[in-house]
Amino acid sequence: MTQYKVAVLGGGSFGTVIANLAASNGHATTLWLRDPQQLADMREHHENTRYLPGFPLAPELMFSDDLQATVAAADVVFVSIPSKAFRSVLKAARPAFRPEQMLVSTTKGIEKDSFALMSEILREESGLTRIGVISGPNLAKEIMARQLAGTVVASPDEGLRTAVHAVLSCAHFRVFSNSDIYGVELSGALKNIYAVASGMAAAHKLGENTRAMLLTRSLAEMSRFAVHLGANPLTFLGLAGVGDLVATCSSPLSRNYQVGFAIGQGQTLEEIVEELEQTAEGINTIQMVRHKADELGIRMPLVTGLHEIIFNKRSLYDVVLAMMLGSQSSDVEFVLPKPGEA
Ligand SMILES: NC(=O)C1=CN([C@@H]2O[C@H](COP(=O)(O)OP(=O)(O)OC[C@H]3O[C@@H](n4cnc5c(N)ncnc54)[C@H](O)[C@@H]3O)[C@@H](O)[C@H]2O)C=CC1
Ligand SMILES: O=C(CO)COP(=O)(O)O
Repeated sequence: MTQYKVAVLGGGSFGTVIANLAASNGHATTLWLRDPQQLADMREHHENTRYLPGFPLAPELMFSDDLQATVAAADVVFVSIPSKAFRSVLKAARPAFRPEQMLVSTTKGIEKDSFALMSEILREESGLTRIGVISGPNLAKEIMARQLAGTVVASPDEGLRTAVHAVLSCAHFRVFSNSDIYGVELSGALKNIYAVASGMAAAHKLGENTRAMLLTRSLAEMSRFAVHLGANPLTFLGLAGVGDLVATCSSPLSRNYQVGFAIGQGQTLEEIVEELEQTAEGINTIQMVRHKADELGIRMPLVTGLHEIIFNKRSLYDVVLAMMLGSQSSDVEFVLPKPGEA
């Protein structure tokens, strides 16, 4: 099989997972991180003690804090930087890019203010044409523990899809292919919104009927939005759509679910963001999607409701009541258990 030189930008949970898969598969792989202390720690212990403690990394994996040298040496560059810093890292790397290189985003977010997806930023800032994304139900810790998982590589470039398959696939990680880059990328970003809602529902110990209704209405809402913007509706029935939605909305490992859970327990957003040391893209995405949906006239009751609760301090009870009844009135109340009750 072809051997590739691989660079992974971003030493958080997911960058580490991707770099470890590539190195374990025998591809010469360098993980770039900006923090010199973390770099020294990873070189010494061959482990990401900050984000993924207890998981030894492939002995062949290399680490660097030299962005341009890391990028310049690679055939395939994975970018695993949170959306808020994504563009700045690409700008800093720009002088090192070569026309034949392949760039792949792993980031499930939307740029604040511009509404740009990460593949658009890759294209704009690198000037390259071989662009792709990966997305799917890919909770970092489960992949590090070598539990079975799959992802979707999406790109119009067949050679890039083949390369990503060769770099990442192994006995516990299957790579599927899709040419709908927009749909795959958008579903990864949108499902974070509904993971926040699911975390809130879990904090209130809502039942399985409620959970099923929330998940299916989430899928309907996210696909309605994405199809309006040009995505293929079938993408939402696959691993990157409903697959990632189910995983992220069900797992306390998801940072977006954790944020929703903490909101459901009454913590303020400020407290939560201060405590959570990792990235939860969903909060920014709720703001961006609410704005875009209003602009385009797309009905998104869950996004609107979440926005009202998180940013306008409306109560969960009021928002849910309005969703259940619409303009109808009712004398019958529903039961919203207090967080923490059995
Ligand atoms: N953790 C997971 O299970 C998965 C995460 N993702 C996506 O991958 C992206 C990254 O997520 P994680 O690695 O989990 O986040 P993380 O919060 O664990 O790590 C983010 C990393 O980016 C680095 N970083 C932040 N700003 C930077 C800058 N200006 N320059 C250089 N490095 C910078 C941080 O130091 C940190 O190492 C997110 O958009 C997320 O949606 C996708 C699939 C699964
Ligand atoms: O995207 C993920 C799993 O597929 C991880 O979700 P979080 O960013 O909420 O942790």
